[in-house]
Amino acid sequence: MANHVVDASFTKRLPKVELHAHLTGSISVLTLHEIWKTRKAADAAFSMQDPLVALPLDKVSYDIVSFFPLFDSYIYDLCSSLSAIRFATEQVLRDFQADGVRYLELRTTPRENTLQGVTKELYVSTVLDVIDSFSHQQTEMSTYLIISVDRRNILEQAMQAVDLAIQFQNRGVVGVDLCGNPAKGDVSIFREVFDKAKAAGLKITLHFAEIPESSTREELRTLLSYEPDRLGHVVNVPDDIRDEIVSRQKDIGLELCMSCNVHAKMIPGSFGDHHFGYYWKDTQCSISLCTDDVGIFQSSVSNEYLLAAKHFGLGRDDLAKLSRRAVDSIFGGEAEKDRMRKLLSAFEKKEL
Ligand SMILES: CNc1ncnc2c1ncn2[C@@H]1O[C@H](COP(=O)(O)O)[C@@H](O)[C@H]1O
Repeated sequence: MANHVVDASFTKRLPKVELHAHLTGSISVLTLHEIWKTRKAADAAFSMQDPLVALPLDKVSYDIVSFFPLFDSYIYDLCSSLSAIRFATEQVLRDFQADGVRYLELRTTPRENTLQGVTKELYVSTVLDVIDSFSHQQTEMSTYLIISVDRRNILEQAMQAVDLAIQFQNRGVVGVDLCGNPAKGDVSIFREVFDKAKAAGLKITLHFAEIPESSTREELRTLLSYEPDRLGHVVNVPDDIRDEIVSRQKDIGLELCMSCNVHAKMIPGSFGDHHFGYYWKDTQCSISLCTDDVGIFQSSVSNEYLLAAKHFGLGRDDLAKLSRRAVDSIFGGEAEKDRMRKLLSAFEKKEL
């Protein structure tokens, strides 16, 4: 059976982990449209563009310049109320579960909206309430939260994000991320922020070498000195730094986002040129295939596995191995690793 063809149904059934999913970027256009309809029905003067027009379903090619403003100038405004945040989070969880994700680490940047009475603390606790309630409704998928620091943050804002992560650690926050527009900010100001997170027992994941401007040796060495547990994207990595990451493969997992990197033209060429091929074939690094922003790039986790099969020749047994390799670097602890490995063993017994 090992040579059976890989199709979308197989990659959907495969139990998978998703470790790099930005909450707001994971909201589907249809969910955004529902939020827009509710607001429109409540207020005739509501003038925001319909998401079906602003984010056409057949458009996935946002370059790195047009991508970040989608959040600041549109999606955040649309999803500003607590009810919209609740609804969107629940739909995102449902979408991942329906795609066969059995362990999810969602990440989000604490944000506030004075007009709506939403503080950063209330935002995070609301997202955690939804995760909690979803975990009580079903047992298939476990979900944890990572709190994102935005590269544009000043030290005080970044520290506030980490303090929130620590405050909510007992409610399922497992780590801290550094994300945001890679053309902005100075990452060297965040040392004490990540030191504090580490000292509190939180794991660290960093967006790494997304664009040439954020891939100077100085920046990459600074980021590695924060002792990250995982790195996201790892696109423009010079050979010596790549070798260093590979030599630390027991300690550093890689979150690879193929569709995002191809559609946003972060790599030259297309899927077959993606560095996934190198890390899969030539290293033993823990690799997870991730969606980054499935709402924008419209490629689910199961589709990322399908793309790996199509462009790198992975068979059914390889895809199960790949899913196992991702489990090694989850932040949720040994019991969750055991649970995922058991799910994969049962799946392999039945399907391979
Ligand atoms: C190319 N990929 C990426 N690189 C860097 N940061 C990204 C990203 N995709 C998303 N974000 C970050 O996540 C926020 C949206 O989700 P949350 O409001 O936090 O849930 C964006 O504003 C951006 O800061």
